[in-house]
Amino acid sequence: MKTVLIGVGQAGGKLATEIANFDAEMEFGAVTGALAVNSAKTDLRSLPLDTVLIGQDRVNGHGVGGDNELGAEVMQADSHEVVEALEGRITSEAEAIWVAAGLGGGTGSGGAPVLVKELSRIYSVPVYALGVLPGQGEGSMYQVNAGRSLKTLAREADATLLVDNDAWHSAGESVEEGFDAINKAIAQRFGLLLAAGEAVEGVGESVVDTSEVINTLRTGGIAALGYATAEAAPDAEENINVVMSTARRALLTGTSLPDATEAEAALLAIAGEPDRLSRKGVERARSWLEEELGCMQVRGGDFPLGSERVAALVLLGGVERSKRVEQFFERAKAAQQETDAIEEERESADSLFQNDQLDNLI
Ligand SMILES: Nc1nc2c(ncn2[C@@H]2O[C@H](COP(=O)(O)OP(=O)(O)OP(=O)(O)O)[C@@H](O)[C@H]2O)c(=O)[nH]1
Repeated sequence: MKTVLIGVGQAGGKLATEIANFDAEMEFGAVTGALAVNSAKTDLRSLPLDTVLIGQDRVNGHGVGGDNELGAEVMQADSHEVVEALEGRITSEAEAIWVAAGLGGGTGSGGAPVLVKELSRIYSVPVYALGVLPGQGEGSMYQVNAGRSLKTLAREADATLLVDNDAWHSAGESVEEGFDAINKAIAQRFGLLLAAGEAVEGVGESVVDTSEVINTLRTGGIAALGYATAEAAPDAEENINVVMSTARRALLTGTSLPDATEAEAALLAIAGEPDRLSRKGVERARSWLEEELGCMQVRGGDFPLGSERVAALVLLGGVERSKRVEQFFERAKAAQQETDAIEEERESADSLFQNDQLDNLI
């Protein structure tokens, strides 16, 4: 999928960089342009991408400090600058625009939905979002911000691929310590998804095509991505079970949104050296996915890659009714109630001190 990537906010910029780097290192050529947008000058300085600073008149390059309403406002005011910077990048070969952001902060959380809406108005290619959900251990503000942002994104974007920050970090490291590792994991998996369908010489009927990725995302709403790899034998015949078990792991333990096992559509891409890819294995895994997801729309195919291992990539479309998404919205709602209660308490304390009778006492 020939893609123009836009990272909004700190996490968005770092992710856009990692994904563009991965695509370049692998020589896939799926990322045709990348841009980072932020209201914080220092976060942009370290990135090797073209950048756009927004909200300078409001926050003077210092970021919006987690205020996602302000993030939305500064994007609204300055989105024309982003559109200007994109000029000439959305060429006729572009098949999609992806806007990446951490949904728990301010600039990305508030700005990404506004930008997605604006770009959808202007361009005819699909505009997707890659959104990072805060981990469970992150504070209330992050959960509230992400809840609000996700609701709008899911409505405005052609689809929103979610990565839970708790999903792909290694045991023992905190989410913050693990950001670099998580970003690398996201870049590799998401980068492979963009490249699936970009393949290559000698394309056979069984090879995954970009249109299948787009059709799987056509259900709209929220999407998730699963991934697993395994050693493979040189002979495809010996890899029927390898393909099957790798696909199972990709869905059951390797998704970006753990436990998202109800989907409206899915795509299974099995990557590896063509000689090692078992067609029978791919077909069996596809049938298993249909049953497991309770969904008749499961596409499947090969993704030829020069690797002796096989990898299974499972894209799930329309997962918004799955337990994990419901749990997240409950978490965001509880955090909102907590925040409202604190606010009320503060207001009643303020009104106590503004009481005229108190003035008379002094
Ligand atoms: N996966 C991942 N998540 C990150 C990273 N940096 C921050 N986050 C998450 O993103 C959210 C915060 O978003 P940021 O991108 O830091 O904030 P911002 O959009 O720049 O907004 P402001 O700093 O408020 O202007 C939190 O939920 C963090 O857990 C990162 O490098 N990788």
